[in-house]
Amino acid sequence: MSIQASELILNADGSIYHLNLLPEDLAQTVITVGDPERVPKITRHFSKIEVQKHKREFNIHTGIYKGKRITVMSTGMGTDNIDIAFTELDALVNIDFQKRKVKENLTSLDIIRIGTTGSIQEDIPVDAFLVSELVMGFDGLLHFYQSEQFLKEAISEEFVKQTGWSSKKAFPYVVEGSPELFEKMHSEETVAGFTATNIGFYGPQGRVLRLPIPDEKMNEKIAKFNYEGRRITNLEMETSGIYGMSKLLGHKAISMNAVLANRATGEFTKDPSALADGLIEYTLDRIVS
Ligand SMILES: O=P(O)(O)O[C@H]1O[C@H](CO)[C@@H](O)[C@H]1O
Ligand SMILES: O=c1cc[nH]c(=O)[nH]1
Repeated sequence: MSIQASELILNADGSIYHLNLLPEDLAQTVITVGDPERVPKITRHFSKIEVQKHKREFNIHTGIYKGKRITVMSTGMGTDNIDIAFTELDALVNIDFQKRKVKENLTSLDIIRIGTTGSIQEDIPVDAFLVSELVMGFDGLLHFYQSEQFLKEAISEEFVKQTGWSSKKAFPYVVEGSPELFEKMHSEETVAGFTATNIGFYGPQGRVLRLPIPDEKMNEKIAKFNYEGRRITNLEMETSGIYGMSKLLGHKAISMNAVLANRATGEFTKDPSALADGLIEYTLDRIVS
């Protein structure tokens, strides 16, 4: 049976609904970022840009960096966007748009996020580069898919117990990044981390400006959580969706994080732009090394 028009939605030019891309527009190595303005900051290092498309929060360039074809795309903020972006990225390589059928031979993409984050451990300072080995998602996205087979349930159970996690919130889910990409991207210039992804920047990450939150000690409890010597290192808003959707769809993913803020000490980097540029250069070099 072919996939119906209401499920696989194509634009008049044959491109996929939200990303606006045609299958030939996409490279097999994809860099994702949250901020649409970070895309040209990456592709200014390219020798050639072949494709440029922009719809909603999805700003997308495909081009060549040191002989390698790479697509760079923004996803906007949050795992709700990741659901759309990753489903459509996968459709571009693994669904035949003419026949509206899943291809027999599937393609696996290499996907590298270059993002920003807040550390919750005092000893992971601002301006560090952190590679997420594992992620815990507080966003609930993976519970909408058949994901039980690879979620690390024992870690989630222990986290709920140690932190007294409210049952009114989504049950946390734990997913591993690609070990192969982790090896490629991790070095003595980076810290290996266990990232937590949340559904917002303020209350959900324990920030209080005017609105009180139910548990002001939440970040401290998350930071103290210990599972066989592993601790949660940092908070951001996309990695759980990226790791989860990649596992489900058969792609390899890794998340690179520039530590902008240290929530334990209250510090914020003096130069966010230089920090992001540094992580971009580091990541591009590792991709082609
Ligand atoms: O810098 P990006 O990639 O957007 O990532 C982080 O910054 C945003 C919040 O300021 C969230 O998207 C968070 O995950
Ligand atoms: O504290 C931070 C910094 C960047 N991005 C986040 O989501 N949180």
